[in-house]
Amino acid sequence: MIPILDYSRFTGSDSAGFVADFGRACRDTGFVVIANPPVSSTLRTRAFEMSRSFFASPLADKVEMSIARSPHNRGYSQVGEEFLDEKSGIRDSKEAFNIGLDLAEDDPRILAGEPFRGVNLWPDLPGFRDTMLAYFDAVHAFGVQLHRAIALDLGIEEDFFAGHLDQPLATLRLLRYPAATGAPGEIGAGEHTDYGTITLLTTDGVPGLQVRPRDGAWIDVPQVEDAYIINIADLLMRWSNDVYVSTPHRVLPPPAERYSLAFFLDPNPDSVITALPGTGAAKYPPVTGADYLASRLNATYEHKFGT
Ligand SMILES: O=C(O)CCC(=O)C(=O)O
Ligand SMILES: [Fe+2]
Repeated sequence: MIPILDYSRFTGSDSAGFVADFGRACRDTGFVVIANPPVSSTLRTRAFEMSRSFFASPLADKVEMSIARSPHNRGYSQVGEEFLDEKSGIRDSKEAFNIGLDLAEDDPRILAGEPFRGVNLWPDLPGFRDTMLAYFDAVHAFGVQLHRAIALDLGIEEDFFAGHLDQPLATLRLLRYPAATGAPGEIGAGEHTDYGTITLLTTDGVPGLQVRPRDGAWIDVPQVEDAYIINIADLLMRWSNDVYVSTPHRVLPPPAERYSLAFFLDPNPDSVITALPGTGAAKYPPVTGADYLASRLNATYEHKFGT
């Protein structure tokens, strides 16, 4: 039900076939596994290693970079700080670290107080910053390429999305899930949909991620080595006037400690999201990228993000 597609088809001689299969998945479960991604496995491995060292550092060091002190959605979120399924009231067992578009302290957008524009917080770990910035750029570029496939599938200009994704509200999120303890009601990450356009996720191979198609039961996401799990998120569902589907998913308490790297691609803050050409009469009012993200993050955290 969740297709596995080979990215080399897109860059090679079967671009149209890839676009058709990818588009079908976007309309169907909204989840697809992509093998042979354009992100080097060396870089991916280094990012996992750095993530492990970060989470292994003392809690006191990690909470110094607490996301609760950041109005820009950057920094560390400790075990139990979030509930992705806010209705359940059950807190997620994961811990996380968020990295955004890297800006200098004196960037005019920061000085102007633009929403979500801030400096990243960096742990004192040799190589961490360089690795994460290289990884951010590689996955961002991959995400932009996938939006070319999306545009082709939707029959709009191939580079339609490029100008909406060049200074994005994207977040690279390092995630660590402790092994299941068996406590009642325990959950790694509660049932939710993602907020942005697409999410590009890669895991260390420990299972846990499940998807619930809107008309069905929970299914496990297939594990493919070195692959990326791509899913449609809510803002692209809205942008596509519900032609594409953002599907609920969750992470079960894993059988062993589990690491993943999620890249949430949200558009530029001032992008105005209205029904894409050819998708019929708009079902939703226009919204900016920044206002939409703020509304969603404020439901997940107890502290507030302003715009
Ligand atoms: O870690 C995973 O496998 C998925 C995480 C996820 O869905 C999220 O953070 O939005
Ligand atoms: Fe998610």
